[in-house]
Amino acid sequence: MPQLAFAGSFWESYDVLEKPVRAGVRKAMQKFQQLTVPELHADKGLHLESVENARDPRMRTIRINDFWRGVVLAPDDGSNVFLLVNVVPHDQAYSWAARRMYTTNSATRALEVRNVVAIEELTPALEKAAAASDSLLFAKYSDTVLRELGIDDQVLRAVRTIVDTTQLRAFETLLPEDQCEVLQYLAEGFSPEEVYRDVVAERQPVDAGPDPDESLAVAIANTTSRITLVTGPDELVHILEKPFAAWRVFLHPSQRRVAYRVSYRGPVQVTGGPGTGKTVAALHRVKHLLTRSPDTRVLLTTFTGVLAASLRENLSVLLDSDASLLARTDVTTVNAYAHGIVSRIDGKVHSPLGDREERQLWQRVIKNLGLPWPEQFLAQEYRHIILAQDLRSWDEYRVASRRGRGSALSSARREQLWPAVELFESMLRDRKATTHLGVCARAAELLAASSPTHDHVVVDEAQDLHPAQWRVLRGAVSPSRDDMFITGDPHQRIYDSRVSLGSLGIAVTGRTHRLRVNYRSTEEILSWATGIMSQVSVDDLAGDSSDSLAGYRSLLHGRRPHIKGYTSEQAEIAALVERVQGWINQGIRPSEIGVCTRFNVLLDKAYDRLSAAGVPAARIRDNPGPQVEGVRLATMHAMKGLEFRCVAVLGVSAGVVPFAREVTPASVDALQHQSDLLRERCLLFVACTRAREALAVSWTGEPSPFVPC
Ligand SMILES: Nc1ncnc2c1ncn2[C@@H]1O[C@H](COP(=O)(O)OP(=O)(O)OP(=O)(O)O)[C@@H](O)[C@H]1O
Repeated sequence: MPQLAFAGSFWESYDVLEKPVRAGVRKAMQKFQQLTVPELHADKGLHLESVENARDPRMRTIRINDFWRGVVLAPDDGSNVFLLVNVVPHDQAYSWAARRMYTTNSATRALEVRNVVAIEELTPALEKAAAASDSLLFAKYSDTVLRELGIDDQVLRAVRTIVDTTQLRAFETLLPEDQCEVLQYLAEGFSPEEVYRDVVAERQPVDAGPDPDESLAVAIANTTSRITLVTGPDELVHILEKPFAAWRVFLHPSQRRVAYRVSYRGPVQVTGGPGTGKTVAALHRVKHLLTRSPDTRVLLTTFTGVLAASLRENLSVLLDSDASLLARTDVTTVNAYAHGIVSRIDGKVHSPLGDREERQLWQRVIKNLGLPWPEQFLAQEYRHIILAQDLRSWDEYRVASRRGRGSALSSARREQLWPAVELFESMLRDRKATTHLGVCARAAELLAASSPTHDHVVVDEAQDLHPAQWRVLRGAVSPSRDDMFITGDPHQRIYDSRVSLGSLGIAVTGRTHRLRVNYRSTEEILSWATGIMSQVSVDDLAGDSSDSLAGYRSLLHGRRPHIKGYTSEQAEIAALVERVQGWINQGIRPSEIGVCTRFNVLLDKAYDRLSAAGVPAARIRDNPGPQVEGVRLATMHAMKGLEFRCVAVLGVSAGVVPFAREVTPASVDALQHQSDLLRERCLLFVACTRAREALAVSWTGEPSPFVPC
């Protein structure tokens, strides 16, 4: 009997097919499990036929229905694995298949595909252009070095024409996958030794013999990062019926390396731009930790309740709903975990104030004591100095470092300020209230005096955690091997938390890793969005130096973002409604569309206008489950960690982003002014990087100064 395997390219096409077409695919695939090879060839319904003028003689098409064809790579070497590589409309199927060629990479031994015809057509003209060029991107690498990294003759000839990274990008969709990745790493400045270690050796099978020309079945088995092999009929039904979560199976080597490393000596940090699969890496790490030892308990945290719910769901998918593994994991936010600790040990927790109430309380403190500062200044001093350093007395505050604050405070001023803190805290006590960070401070204190609750902590969205929250996490687990696995992106810091992880007993030095390949957005969306951050420097997660997005890229391509200003808010919202309707008419489900604004006022107007136009809409804050149909609406803050096929970011106007009231005047505190501006910039970056295929950014009047020209 033949065996069946699916290439990654198949899932990309299958995932967007209509239901009846999917049913057709399932029916056709079942035949590969029920019939012998001669019966397959004879089957009238399947119509397995070779492709005229195909460059790869193993290319076949199969009939799915009148309009759709499957493209299959059929073994011609006596092996028995058929590889389903694509599902394409009838007219395109033959030309798609004719131009592609599958080969085995001489170094990684994995099966790769190239658009052989396009490379052949382009190379001679590019060779001419390259002859006239002063510098070539890969000139410093000899043919021998490149061949050792798996570059073959045809690709080598093309490589010798590449003048810069823009040209390399244009080649990306044509080149064989592993070879393309090797070139991308070299182009980013990695040495051939590093590329060998990180890309080639990672993929090469341990028992690879000297002859790379093995059977198609062996090459398929070697390609675990891109191909799934189906072992039986039950598995076929299982994988074709539920939405295929590619991240469960195919990890990029850089993700696999960090997630499945047997053990780390201490805390480890994984950073990377939006959509680089940090959450995916965190989930796989949880799986590794749970399966490595039968008794371990893991705490997995993220920033919001909505994200925690989604992590819980995805973890269950990854662990195949294994109740015994899931029972050993707690998935929650740091605040909720801290709340649980305080309520368990103290027996009660005061309720935390919201931001507005906290501000009002500071205003009262200022009035009562006749202080010379605005409430924003006091709230920030409390957050960034007093709670961050866990200062409990005047003696501690008197000598505390105020590094990072841009306004000097004389001893006399500090002496004037401390009673404000005491009054604020006593007002909280009188109201039987507290702050979220106050709950964390108490939980950290309780944990320090009792035993840790978990064996491992995995932290996602780490960039926004405050030192008080880090202390809670530090207390949840003993300092030991594999104690903390931390993922985050400093470019997405939207709550202005500043930390020095080392000073909190979380030393990641020597254990930091970076992910660079974006799996979410197209390169067009990504390069526009990274323009938002191009002029600024961002502190890294640990607070030791700066972070950068160097080498951050996507392998997906699509349309450029739609960026446009309007003369009135009404016109801007009318254009939004039209755009959303356009997306829906193209077959995108309303729940795959995200609309976001800086504030709720504009969001409410968008909601009303969408509803009036008959477009279903749902607010993220109401936590609509996946079954609720409707365009998702959220403020920019609530977009954190989410993703949508299409995203419209509305109201990106001067005066709104950055929002003046949220930005400390430079005259009050110059450093705080800068970091408030950076926070607002990051917020726009977060909003725009939620888009997978389409992004529309609009404003009324003047655009925000953060919109790249
Ligand atoms: N190896 C992979 N194969 C296929 N898809 C992947 C892979 N890794 C991640 N993805 C997909 O890419 C998208 C982004 O992944 P993820 O949410 O983990 O990124 P992130 O770095 O945490 O993003 P952000 O920082 O923006 O929240 C998700 O749709 C995820 O399923």
